[in-house]
Amino acid sequence: MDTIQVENLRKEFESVTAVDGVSFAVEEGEVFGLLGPNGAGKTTLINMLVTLLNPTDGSATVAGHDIVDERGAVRDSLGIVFQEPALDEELTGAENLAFHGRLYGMDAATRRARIDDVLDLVGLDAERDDPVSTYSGGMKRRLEIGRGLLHRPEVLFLDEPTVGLDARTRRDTWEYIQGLNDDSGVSIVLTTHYIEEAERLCDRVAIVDEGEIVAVDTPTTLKDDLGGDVVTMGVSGPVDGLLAELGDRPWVEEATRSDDSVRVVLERGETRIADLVRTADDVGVTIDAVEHHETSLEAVFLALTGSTIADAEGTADADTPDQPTAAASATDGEASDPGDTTRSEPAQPEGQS
Ligand SMILES: Nc1ncnc2c1ncn2[C@@H]1O[C@H](COP(=O)(O)OP(=O)(O)OP(=O)(O)O)[C@@H](O)[C@H]1O
Repeated sequence: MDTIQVENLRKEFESVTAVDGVSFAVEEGEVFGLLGPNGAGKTTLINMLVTLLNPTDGSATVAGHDIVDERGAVRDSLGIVFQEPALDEELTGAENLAFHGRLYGMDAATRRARIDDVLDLVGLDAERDDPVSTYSGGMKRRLEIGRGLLHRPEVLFLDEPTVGLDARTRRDTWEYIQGLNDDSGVSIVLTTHYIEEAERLCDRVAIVDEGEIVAVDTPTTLKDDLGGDVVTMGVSGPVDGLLAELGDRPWVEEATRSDDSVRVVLERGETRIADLVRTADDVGVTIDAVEHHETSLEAVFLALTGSTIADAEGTADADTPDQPTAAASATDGEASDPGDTTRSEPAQPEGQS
């Protein structure tokens, strides 16, 4: 069964169409990623699904409930972790959760039991009575994820879950989210502009560009559809002969010439370098340089949209996790949290494998 169904959803602000009629479904229990540059419309899309914004047009259901006509039921069925941290630093971890439980109208006994469960799940039981101001960036993020799970939602929304975290904490958080999905079966929808996050974490990825979804599939299928890796060779000699030879090889998808180089599309390019060199040698072509580019979601994004995520954002380092984007620096204090380097960061919740 689909946990989320979206039909032609659209959101217009005064002069901007932030979401331009998108349709997709999220299956029960999957980790579904919305991958695209800052400004692509991901947050607006999520905000409509969690009933914070009304769509201009189209429709969607979350856990079977309509996002406009059944807002209360939709809200009860989901948890959300916003891009900007929203914890009370003065309160302890347990107190933050208790506050949230009261907002959801849980009685004291239910609240206590759920808080114990959630702290155990996110591996923060030992720190439950410490003020959140002493937590590392990763611990805060785990507490926020735990808070999103307190009322046992069917689907958890994570808006840019690792923006502002250092590289190690980012990887730990991926493992943690993966473990949570494996163990609890909760469906997870996350937005990201990090290629590696989408590749490593998501069962399926929707590529979002300028308010539209341009492709939805597993990372593997998206990459396979592109045709394979690319090997570029700097060449001199009878290049037409080389192209003809390569065209006869069953393992070559495509071979094209551009000035003094030949571009070959093929699967598992790293296993074919020797064959390529031998083929060139056989026809008397000299190779003076070889570059191998593995297929990545970045290449898929480029092929589908005509620009890289970094270019679309107008930044050179949009996919360099160690260097938060301007938006990340502005909204997340965790990256520079000195606790990050001193507190331990278990990759998995306690008691989970
Ligand atoms: N309340 C608003 N009023 C007017 N324009 C808006 C509003 N919210 C978003 N936009 C515009 O809609 C477009 C999509 O923004 P959105 O925040 O959804 O993108 P995003 O992909 O989530 O990027 P980010 O991760 O930076 O938030 C942008 O052009 C943005 O400026």
